[in-house]
Amino acid sequence: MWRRSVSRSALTLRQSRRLSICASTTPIPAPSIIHKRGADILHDPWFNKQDTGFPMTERDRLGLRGLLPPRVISFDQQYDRFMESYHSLEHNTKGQPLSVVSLAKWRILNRLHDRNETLYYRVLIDNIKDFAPIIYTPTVGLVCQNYSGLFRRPRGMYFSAKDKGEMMSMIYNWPAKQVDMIVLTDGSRILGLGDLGVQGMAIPIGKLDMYVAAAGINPQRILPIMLDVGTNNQQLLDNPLYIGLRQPRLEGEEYIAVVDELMEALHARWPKAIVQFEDFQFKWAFETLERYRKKICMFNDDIQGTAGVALAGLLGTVRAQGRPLSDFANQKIVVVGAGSAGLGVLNMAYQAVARMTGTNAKPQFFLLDKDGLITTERVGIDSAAAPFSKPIEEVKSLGLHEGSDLLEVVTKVKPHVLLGLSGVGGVFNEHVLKAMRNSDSPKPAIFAMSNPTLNAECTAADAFKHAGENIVFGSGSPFEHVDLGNGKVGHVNQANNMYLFPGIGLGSLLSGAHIISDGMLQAASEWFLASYMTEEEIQMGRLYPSIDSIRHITAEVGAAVVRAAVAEELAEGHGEVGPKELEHMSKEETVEYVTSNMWFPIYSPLVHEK
Ligand SMILES: NC(=O)c1ccc[n+]([C@@H]2O[C@H](COP(=O)([O-])OP(=O)(O)OC[C@H]3O[C@@H](n4cnc5c(N)ncnc54)[C@H](O)[C@@H]3O)[C@@H](O)[C@H]2O)c1
Ligand SMILES: O=C(O)C[C@H](O)C(=O)O
Ligand SMILES: [Mg+2]
Repeated sequence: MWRRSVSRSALTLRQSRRLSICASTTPIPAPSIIHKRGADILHDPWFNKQDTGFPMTERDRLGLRGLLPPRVISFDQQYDRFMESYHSLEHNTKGQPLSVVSLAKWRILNRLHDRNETLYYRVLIDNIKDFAPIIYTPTVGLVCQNYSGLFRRPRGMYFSAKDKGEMMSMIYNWPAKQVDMIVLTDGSRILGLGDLGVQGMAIPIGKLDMYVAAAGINPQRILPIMLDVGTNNQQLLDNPLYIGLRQPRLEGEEYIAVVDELMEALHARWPKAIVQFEDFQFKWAFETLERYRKKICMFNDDIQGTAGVALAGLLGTVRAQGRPLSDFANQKIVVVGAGSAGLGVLNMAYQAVARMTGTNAKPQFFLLDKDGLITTERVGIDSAAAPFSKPIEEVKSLGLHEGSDLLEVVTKVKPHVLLGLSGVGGVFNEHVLKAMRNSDSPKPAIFAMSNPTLNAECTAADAFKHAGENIVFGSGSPFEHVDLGNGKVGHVNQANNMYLFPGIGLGSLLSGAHIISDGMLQAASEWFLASYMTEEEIQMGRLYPSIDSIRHITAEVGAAVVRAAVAEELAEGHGEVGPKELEHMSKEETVEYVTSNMWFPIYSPLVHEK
């Protein structure tokens, strides 16, 4: 079952795999670097070959004889054995609550991750569609909520407020010499689940697993980091088994001083590593982005990665209506949620409209937060949201007012698109969805982008049921496609930043740019993702490619980022490929260059063959 059928995406993956295998010569440990022997090798998930996979020559020369049963089991047999256990677990847990089943699946994958990285990443890559919901959204949310109880072995690095003044030396405790990709969180806004303190660590781990699976970043060069500055979550503070600092979050200068120290330490040891900020609460997300983005190669995934994916989806809905892309400026879009993600989308969409129309024309966005419609009359508005407040005269002319609620707004505005990034499950209720039936668009779009599943603004089934069968639907967490009867299917798009962040990271790394510019981010979204789907697919409501082809997508996104860096004269090259060579690469050659730098999991010889 788990062997993929030969589809378009599978073929592309295989083609890229051939390239990757050739390219995987870099990460293969040269025989001379294996200094370990005997049981130490068996306990190292990087070198371990699931024990029984060590050939006789390696058993002889690495002191493994007698430590293993005699039979040598091939990689393929080990792969099949794991998948069989996985499927029997699926079978045995049938009928149990979803959370129990999901956590059981996460555990079996996590145990493999801890034992044997090669096999783990291979099963992940080959079965990405089934396993992404386990190691990433939505199950990763459940894992974070239970992390103190699930914690068995450390992974990544933990820095805390107590480490102030020590970080520069602590950074050298990390065993790998080279680090390419870092994902950092302070656990303050984990998906739509709020402040989970140190337990948010599962998010950087899951994001980096996606980096390995989608972008082929070598897992020996990834680094998940938790910066524990305390938590304001009383339940965690009261839990004697909570594994983080039991103190309120640092604020103000104290907070920023700790983040500064960590960023300096990271930059000092790995100046070329890309740092992805993930799941920082609103009050620090924009501030840290502005603080560091001109100094180091970093981005905020929730603000910038999300914006690119949402923009590609919004442009896709323009195409789905049979309108030219320039019509984007005329789309009425209601955005629910004025936080990091919502404002990130608005920023990028405004830039896109300005480019398309060549004017300062503002797109027709209506922004709501927990207090309703945001207008120029809003008191105490955050400076990041202020540029997107609606002029009160315009609002009044529509029969609306400051703070109008969502139902009123949808009823009066009749938007083409309703986009949720509020973190509030069910806020697109039956009335709101029914009001979307009167949309001015023949094919209205509904994006319930909040994660995890229970925090989605609506379910896919409810969207098609209440808003009508002709809608285009996207959600941050995966939902099953909806059976509309009579052989018709309501297509569910997964509008998740996973389509972009791996390519943004990989492209930035391979370009050697020292910062990540707006142009590089725009390229990832508009040059590739928004134009990837065919007209026919778009007409069927398919806005994004299948996650099965995530490596191919990431190669293209990465190449778009590299080319944008070259165009902006930011590219300084990577490894042996200098800026001039990057400059002379055609589009296809750039995709090839990116693909050939992707790591692929295979057992490598640990000793020289005589
Ligand atoms: N699909 C994706 O790729 C993706 C990417 C990033 C974030 N997200 C999701 O988006 C959600 C928000 O993330 P964020 O970083 O912007 O959070 P945030 O805390 O910065 O912002 C949340 C916003 O929602 C508003 N809000 C709260 N209750 C509301 C209500 N009842 N009606 C309208 N607005 C309401 C708040 O006022 C705030 O403006 C999270 O659930 C997160 O998982 C999804
Ligand atoms: O983690 C995800 O699935 C997407 C996004 O980064 C989020 O915070 O919800
Ligand atoms: Mg996030």
